[in-house]
Order: sequence, then structure tokens, then C-alpha cells
Amino acid sequence: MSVSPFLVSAPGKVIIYGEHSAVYGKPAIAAALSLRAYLLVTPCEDVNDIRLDFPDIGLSHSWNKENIPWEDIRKFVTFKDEKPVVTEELVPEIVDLLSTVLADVESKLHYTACLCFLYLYANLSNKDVPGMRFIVKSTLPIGAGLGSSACTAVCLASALARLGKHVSAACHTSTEKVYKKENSDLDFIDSWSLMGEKCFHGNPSGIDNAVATYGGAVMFQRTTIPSKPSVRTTMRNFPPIKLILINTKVPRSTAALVGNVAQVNRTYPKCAGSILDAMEHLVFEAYQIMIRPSFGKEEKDQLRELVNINHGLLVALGVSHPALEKIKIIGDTHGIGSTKLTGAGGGGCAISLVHDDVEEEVIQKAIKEFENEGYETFETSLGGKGVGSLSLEDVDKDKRDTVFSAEVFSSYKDRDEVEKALKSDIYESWRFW
Ligand SMILES: Nc1ncnc2c1ncn2[C@@H]1O[C@H](COP(=O)(O)OP(=O)(O)O)[C@@H](O)[C@H]1O
Ligand SMILES: C[C@@](O)(CCOP(=O)(O)O)CC(=O)O
Ligand SMILES: [Mg+2]
Repeated sequence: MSVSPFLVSAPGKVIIYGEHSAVYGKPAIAAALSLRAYLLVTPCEDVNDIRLDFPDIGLSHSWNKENIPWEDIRKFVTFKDEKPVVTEELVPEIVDLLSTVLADVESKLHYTACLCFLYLYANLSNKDVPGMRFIVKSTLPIGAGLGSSACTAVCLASALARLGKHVSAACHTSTEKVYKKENSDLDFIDSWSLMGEKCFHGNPSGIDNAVATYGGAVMFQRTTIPSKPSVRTTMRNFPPIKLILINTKVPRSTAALVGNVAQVNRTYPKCAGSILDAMEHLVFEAYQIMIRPSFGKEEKDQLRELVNINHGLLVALGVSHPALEKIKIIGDTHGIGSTKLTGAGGGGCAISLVHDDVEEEVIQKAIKEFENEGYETFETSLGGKGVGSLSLEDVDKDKRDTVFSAEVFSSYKDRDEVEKALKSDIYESWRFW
């Protein structure tokens, strides 16, 4: 069996309302970002070699395919219509079997990333698939609240599902509007990427991987009843919101922050419960405003008010950070709009919903101040495409050696180089499920 090289890609996300409360079965609203993760899969010379290169986190590791305990792992995997079925939680026996294979991975950061890869690899691929090299590059800041873990998990789940022949080839172009009510390939990728997210941080709501898989904008609500699927309401007419994204560059881990909120919830259940209920109400309010047929000044003002309330509630849960508060102070001092932290908080990014009436000069002044503090600002668009793939046959013959070369892919130095080579120059060649 020989496998041609291919690329997959999935977007990051911005949570506009409802982070953390999403973990507790409350609704949240999020949209896909134009910043994305890219995964190149190329055959290895040695058919038994599985090689993982995650240069963004300084990880390079390889395994011999023969050392994966396929038979033992398969005892814990259920198949329906020849496809592996996801479980409610990670299967502890599989995690245990993989821990032997991971014994030589020392750093916790690398261990988690390798576990995510191997968990999906062992479930979705099989021992007949020849050795491949997996290289991930992201144009998103990592660990900054923009869902880098989820889009990495979606890239891995989609690539491995393709190698395991569990999904059909992606065939829609970037301009084609596809309104399928059901898409079993995307559902498969979404459900398995959630297992990947579980490797990164024990208790994800599923909103990040849902946005990375399906793209667009959604109101998402995790079910708290085991085996009932989460509810994903696509927001087709997502209002045109002007938004600035600011990264404090303060590192933090989603797993730790989700754990801190769980601790607050255990210690003060009634108090934390009221905050989470308030978040639920504000998300429903925001949803009703966003889907109004006319979207004018009144609606924009209300959405900004709700951004401020949402930030206050997140502060109350203890997930802000002095740097995020500094962003809020700068934004509010210049009156650019409403600012809140986004994602897990504790550092990472904030978003400002910009007021229409603010002069460009004022916005530039605020941006300058953010940059003087060492923060990075992004101009990005919301609501783009979800997971996509680029196969050999999608690309002109004379470009294939460059586009699918591990050497060339590894040599992209920064966000601009990745985006130019893989997005701007050949975006119309990408296919989406
Ligand atoms: N490009 C990447 N390569 C490898 N691992 C990645 C990449 N992007 C994200 N990750 C994994 O996701 C983790 C960050 O996830 P998380 O704390 O949830 O923050 P966020 O999802 O907001 O960026 C990283 O520590 C790493 O394990
Ligand atoms: C805090 C949370 O609501 C979002 C986390 O997003 P991120 O990993 O910080 O991008 C957790 C979740 O919904 O899984
Ligand atoms: Mg994450």
C-alpha cells in the first residue's frame, strides 16, 4: 500500500461569549478565525517509521510502527460499519498501553502532544498503513485562547481518518456554498478531534473543535447527559462585527484554568452556579440580538454591553490576568469599544468589539499603546472555512514538489510565509468536506 503526501488544515476560533460556562453545559458563541493550523503528511523512507514533527513546540519524535500494541489496543475499540466509535471519555486501558510507548518522552508538554497523536493514530489508523511523517505548523499563537489545541487535534483526526479510510475525500471548493444538514465525515472528524482535545485538557466543552471542524459561526451547547450529542446551532447571518484581537503573550494553559474554575465551583457551588447561570442568560440574549433581521446601532450597542458583562463574570471566576486588565483599561480609556478576555484567560488574548463611531486615528493610538506594552494585535476575519485538505491531484504538477515537500514546509519561517505558500497562492485548490 503506498500513500501520496497530502495537507490538511483547520482554523482557530474566537469565543465571543460563554467561555468556561461552556464546560458546564451552558451555551457559548464562537466563530472561526482566518488563522489556521496546517499538517503535512508525507511517506517515510522506512515503512515502519512513524515520525512526528511539531516545530512550534520544539517536538520531534519517532516510533517504530511494530512497537504499537495494535492487537491489545483493538480489544478496547468498538467498530460500527467498520468505523471506530468514539467513547465518552478517553479509554484508560488505551492510555495505559500507550504510556509504555511514550516512556521516553520526558517533558509534560511533549507527552501531552504525543499522547494526542498516538491516541488518534492507534484508533483511526491501522498497522497496514505505511510509516508516515506528520509535520504541524500553526499561524495561530499557541496557548493564547484561540483554540490552537483544537485545530491541531482536528488536523490530526482528519489526516488519520483519511489514512484509515474512514472519511471520503474532501471535494468542495472554498467558494462553493454547501448547506448539507448532515455530513457524516465532518461529524466523524469532530467527534474524534474531541478525543484529541481531551488529551490536551481533560474536560473540553467541544466548542473549539466544533468550530475548527465545521468553520463559520455557532452557538454551541454541550450536553451534560452522557451519550447525548452537543447542540450546534449554525449562525449563517453572523453580523459584521469589527473586532480587534490582542495577545498579551502571557503564557497559560487551558487545562490549568479549567481546573481553577472547577475548584471555585466546588468551593462555592451556589455562588459559581449563579455566575454560570448569568453567562447562560447573556449568551441567549446575545444570540437573540445577533439573529435579528435588522442589525443596527442599537444591536451593536447591546452586544458591546454584553461583552463587558461577560468579562466581569469571567473576572469573578478568577480567570483574568493583570495584562488582560491592562488591555481593558487601554481600550476603555480610548473608548474604542468593549473588551473582554477570550478563551481560557489567565493571559493569552482579549477581543475588543470596536465602536463604529470611533475615528481610525483613535483606534491606531490604542493599538500603539497595546504594542508599547509588548502585546501583539491581529487583524483577522471571522467565520471562515472549517477543516480542509489539499491532495496531490488538487495541485498543478509543476508545483507539487514544492507544496508537498517536507523540507520546504519545514523551512517556512513565520506566519506570513506559511500563509503565502499554503493559502494566498493556492487557496482555490483546497477542498473542504
Ligand atoms: N502547532 C502546534 N504544534 C503542536 N502542538 C500544538 C500546536 N498548537 C497547539 N498545540 C498543543 O496545544 C497546547 C495549547 O493548548 P491550550 O492550552 O488549550 O491553548 P489554546 O488552545 O488556546 O492555544 C500546546 O501546549 C500544545 O500541546
Ligand atoms: C475555557 C474554554 O471554554 C475554552 C478554552 O479555549 P482555549 O483552549 O483557551 O482556546 C474551555 C472549553 O470550552 O473547552
Ligand atoms: Mg485549547
